[in-house]
Amino acid sequence: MVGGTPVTDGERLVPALTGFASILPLVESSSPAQVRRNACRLLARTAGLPWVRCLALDSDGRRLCADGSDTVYRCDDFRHPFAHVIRSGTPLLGRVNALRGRMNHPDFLAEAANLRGDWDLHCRPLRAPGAPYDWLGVWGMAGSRATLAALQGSADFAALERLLCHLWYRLLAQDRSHRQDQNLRDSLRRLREDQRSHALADSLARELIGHSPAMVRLRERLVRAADTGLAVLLQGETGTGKECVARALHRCSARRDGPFVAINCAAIPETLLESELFGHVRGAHSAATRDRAGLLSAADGGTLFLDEIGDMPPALQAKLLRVLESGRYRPLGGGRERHADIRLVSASHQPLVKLIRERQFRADLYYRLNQFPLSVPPLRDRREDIPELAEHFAVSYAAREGRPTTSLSPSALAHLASGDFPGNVRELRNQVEYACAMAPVGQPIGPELLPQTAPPESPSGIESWGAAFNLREVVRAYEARLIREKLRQFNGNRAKAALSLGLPKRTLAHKCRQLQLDGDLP
Ligand SMILES: Nc1ncnc2c1ncn2[C@@H]1O[C@H](COP(=O)(O)OP(=O)(O)OP(=O)(O)O)[C@@H](O)[C@H]1O
Repeated sequence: MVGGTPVTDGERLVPALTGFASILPLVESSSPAQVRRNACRLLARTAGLPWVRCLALDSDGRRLCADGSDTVYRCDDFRHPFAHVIRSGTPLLGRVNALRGRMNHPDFLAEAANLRGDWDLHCRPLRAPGAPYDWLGVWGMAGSRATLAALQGSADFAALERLLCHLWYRLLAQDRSHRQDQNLRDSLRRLREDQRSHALADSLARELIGHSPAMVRLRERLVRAADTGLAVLLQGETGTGKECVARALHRCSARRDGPFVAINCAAIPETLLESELFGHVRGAHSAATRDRAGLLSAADGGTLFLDEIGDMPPALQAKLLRVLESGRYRPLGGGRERHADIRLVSASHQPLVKLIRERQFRADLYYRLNQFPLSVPPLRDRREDIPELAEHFAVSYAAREGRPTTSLSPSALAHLASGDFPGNVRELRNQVEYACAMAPVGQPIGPELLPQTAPPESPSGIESWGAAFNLREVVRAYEARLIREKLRQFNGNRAKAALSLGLPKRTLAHKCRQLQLDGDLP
């Protein structure tokens, strides 16, 4: 209803509104490029112009670009009319033929080749409303002289041009502000990620001790790796802390609430390793007296740490590769396939590349395991970490044993820092714990209590322990030392070491666990 009169045919009854429908697409344009395209179409259709173009000035104001084509006109290249218009800020009108003669820019000539020579070409600068020097671009139109002359004095044409500039400018501002918002959001996200990574790396420094550049870098890379689901391969000498790194990685990862399951492939007989990993059904082998889920199943939703992966038998390597590729496996003797969602972290103290060359390790498995390589540096390459590590071990020893903390004297720390630790951090830890056990309560540890200069092992030297004497500790340290020596003597063979010590094998294994000598096997 308009003025109480029913309107049945708007176009006929309200002729002044006839143009509005054709303006709608222009007004509804959602990007600067769309508004330019719609304005060109509208002008060409309503004015009957055969050729209309709109060029946009780029953000640094040096080039005019045509939508939907690669053509770029430099604003300081006066071989085309658009440079004259944008530089002078005034329109240009000329006969196509004449302009073709004066302007020889190849792209302009190519465009003008489609225009009739007796047409006029009219180019107008377009600027942001209310900003006399804020240029948006140039639009050009070609057609008969009469049509273009009529346009010049047309209030509708002037209105269309203003509308184009208004919409274009607003959409441009909107685009800019979206981009700024996006940039802000991106930098905030990056900042938060960086802060989180730094906070994580800092808190890691309380469990993965050491502030040497190598350790700082290792923690930073660990946090990065933890953020991904990639398989991590840890390479490093024995005792450098590979298992520590694997645990820390799990704790920093999204799977932290899931299980962390570790297995040492070298410590389990080849025949049992597959059963241990994949599980078995009753009767699958002589020891399988009942169904048993394997470690893959135990690690479902968490992290599986395969230590000494280089010792995995080749047949099992192929099966592991399949699990990694498909997430599926079959328990030993079982018909039904299972699925496990695990993140794999593996470690090796022997260079796997060498094993590949010797055909003992599958190259395809290596690449699958090594999606994120992390190398754990030997202690000799980060000696500056020794004092911090030593103090950490002294504190954790005291906490574990329920004793007051014994500090290490500066000369003991200096002595340790100059030491050669082929067994890396584990060897350092053993030395510090030995010294803690030997130290008189409440007195700092001097270098003489460290194992290299340790008291003689024969009862005749017992007096030199003096105030340090604490029977339980001394016996423990003595036992540890003796067992370590026997294991070394028999090249890690526990059966022979047990025989020579007059102990059952199981008792020796128990003592090794108690005295934390498990990792000391060569
Ligand atoms: N950066 C560290 N901070 C604190 N403790 C560490 C660090 N590195 C290693 N350790 C300690 O040293 C001992 C050996 O570490 P771990 O078992 O992780 O070494 P590994 O490289 O896995 O040894 P292996 O090659 O024999 O399996 C552990 O008691 C561990 O807690």
